[in-house]
Amino acid sequence: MRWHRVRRRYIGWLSLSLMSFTALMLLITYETRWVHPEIHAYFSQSGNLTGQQLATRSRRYLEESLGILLEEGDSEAVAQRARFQIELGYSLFDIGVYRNEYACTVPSLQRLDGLHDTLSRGIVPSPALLSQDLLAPIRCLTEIEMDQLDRRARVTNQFVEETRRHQTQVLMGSLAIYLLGLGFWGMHERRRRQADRATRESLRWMAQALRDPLTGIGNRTALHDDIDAQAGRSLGLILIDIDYFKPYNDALGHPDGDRLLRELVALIAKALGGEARLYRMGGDEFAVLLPCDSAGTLERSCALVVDQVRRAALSHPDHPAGPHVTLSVGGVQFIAACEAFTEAYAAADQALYWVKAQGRDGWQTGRVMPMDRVDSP
Ligand SMILES: Nc1nc2c(ncn2[C@@H]2O[C@H](COP(=O)(O)OP(=O)(O)OP(=O)(O)O)[C@@H](O)[C@H]2O)c(=O)[nH]1
Repeated sequence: MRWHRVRRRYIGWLSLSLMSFTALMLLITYETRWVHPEIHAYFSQSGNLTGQQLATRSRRYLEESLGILLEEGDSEAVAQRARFQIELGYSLFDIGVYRNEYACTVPSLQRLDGLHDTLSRGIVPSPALLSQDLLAPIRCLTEIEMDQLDRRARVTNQFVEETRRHQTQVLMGSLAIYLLGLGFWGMHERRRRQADRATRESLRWMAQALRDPLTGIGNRTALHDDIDAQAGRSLGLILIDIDYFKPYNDALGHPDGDRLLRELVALIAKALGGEARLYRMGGDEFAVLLPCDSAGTLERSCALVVDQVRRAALSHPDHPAGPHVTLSVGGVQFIAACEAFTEAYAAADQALYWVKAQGRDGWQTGRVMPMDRVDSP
């Protein structure tokens, strides 16, 4: 459980995946860096005479001496030259490895010792004796050569086998690390997609929570959020209420009432342009928030809303004062901040109800305290 927490906190799927790929890179680097020196070390006997090469050279000296003795006759000089060749062959033959591992070595060396003594005295032995004293060591050296070659072949085969096994292990190891890395990456991608989906879902819910489903514009919560987001800016708040909407509903029915609500939203948005934001406060009351740096801007905006609806001449079958839909509008300019908004809202509301009281179909701006202007219909 604790490990689970530590893993989730410090080791994400992405970092596990990166660690796997890094391990893979290190393994590959290690292999390319070290395998070749290892191979080199394995066969690095070049430069030294191997067991087989010593035997070959020794045999050649002995064969040379045999040739001298058999072909160049019986003389002191011939004996000395042959003795010299035998000394050379002897020195390469008389090594510990041969003595210990090949039974024919010691008797062969003894024969060579005897032959060397004879030749030192200037005597060339008979061919029969020579064939015993020299051919036996030559045969022994040939056996040694053959055996050394076999050994070398065995060592080479063993090395090849080991290399193949090692390569298989490295290949399987790399594959496992690679698959592990892919698995971690897949988990990371899955988690990321889940998180993205959850974020999108929350955003959708949040957007829905801030929207009026009938008209598609923001609701009261959205208005508060937008004011928070624009804290410190000079804004205009306009409240709009449909005049005699209840009689409209009663005369035409709620579906037509809904249609009128949507139509009015479109008209107001068109009148105020892209910078204004519309909100439905509930029932037949709307609010508008717009950048506003002067009382003149606010007044122009209020007038635009009222005029746009007047010009649209939407039919109202039960309006006591005329045949068309009209609006009552109240506006206020304020510096956005939570506390200021409560006062601004109250002032705009007061201005709106002043218009209602004056007979509707008009606009009025207010200040946080006194009202300063009336536009009578
Ligand atoms: N069609 C429709 N009507 C609604 C909706 N919400 C509220 N209403 C109606 O809007 C009407 C609001 O009427 P009131 O606020 O009483 O006043 P009014 O008739 O507009 O009169 P004044 O505001 O005084 O001019 C009510 O009849 C509500 O039933 C809605 O979503 N759709």
